Amino acid sequence: MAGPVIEVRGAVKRFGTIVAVDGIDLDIEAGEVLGLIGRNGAGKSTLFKMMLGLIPPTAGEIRIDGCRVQDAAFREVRRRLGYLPENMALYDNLTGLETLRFIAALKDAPRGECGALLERVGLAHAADRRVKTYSKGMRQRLGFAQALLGRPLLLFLDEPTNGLDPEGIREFYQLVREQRDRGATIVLTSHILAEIQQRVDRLAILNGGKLQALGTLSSLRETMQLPLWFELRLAPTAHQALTLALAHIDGVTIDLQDEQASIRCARTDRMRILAALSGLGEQLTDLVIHEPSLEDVFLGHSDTRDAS
Ligand SMILES: Nc1ncnc2c1ncn2[C@@H]1O[C@H](COP(=O)(O)OP(=O)(O)OP(=O)(O)O)[C@@H](O)[C@H]1O
Repeated sequence: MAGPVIEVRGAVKRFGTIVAVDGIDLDIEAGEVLGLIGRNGAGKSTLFKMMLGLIPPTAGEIRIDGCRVQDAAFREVRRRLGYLPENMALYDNLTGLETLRFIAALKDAPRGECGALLERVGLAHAADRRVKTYSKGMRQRLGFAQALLGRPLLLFLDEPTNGLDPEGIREFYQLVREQRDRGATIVLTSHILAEIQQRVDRLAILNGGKLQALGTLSSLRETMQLPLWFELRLAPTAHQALTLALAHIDGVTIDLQDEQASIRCARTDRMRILAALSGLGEQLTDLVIHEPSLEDVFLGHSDTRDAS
């Protein structure tokens, strides 16, 4: 990675009395995929629009590739940005190919890319159909294709998998990887946490316009000290032995059911639990350790805020 390509310093955006973005500092490294998550109204789209120079910050500064988004010189940088808005407006009477050619002309991108991009997003068969006949997922694919016009340096994708079927979602993330491999930096939002948790390099959690947490999924798990969960299969006759084996470890909860047991414990006790379980020998027939999901991390942060 070659240093931050996006620098956000003290960014604030107010709409009248509403503070949509409330003092965000954020560096996004060149070539990384950053997932921006947060509840409805957390400020994700507003932050996107400020990073794209579409709306000016009320206070603070945002630089893309070293250039302030408010400066006249940013026009040139903007040509190298791709943006998929949350609700992309498309001209219903244009075909998919005409739509891309139209946007290519606006962006000064090579017209010759259009056919290949339609093919890449799985729309070659519908290139000459009017957009009004497209399904929701097809419109989303077309929106993604227009964001890729001109091989952008940076891609901002606001809820890009909205309306895509599971295969479409898999193909979409494959394309994201391809873009990253060619050196693009990607910032995307999603409400489907299970979907993005393994597919981004870092996550930024926004809450009430503030950046509440930033890091890899594992660093967020560490910081929050969320409990681990062991799932065991064991002989019913081993219930008592299991309870005894774990009795010396504080804060462990055990739920016993016939041939199954689940254990919740602090992350720091993981090895002590494993050592204690090894004493059960052949009475223990299977064991799975579950890490907290991004949803657990996200809800943990929301709970922290709700409690404050
Ligand atoms: N143009 C605007 N005028 C007034 N308020 C606005 C405007 N745009 C956004 N807001 C407000 O700013 C806050 C943040 O909105 P934003 O769209 O950035 O949230 P979001 O995180 O993208 O939400 P969602 O997940 O629902 O898309 C909300 O309270 C919203 O009502």
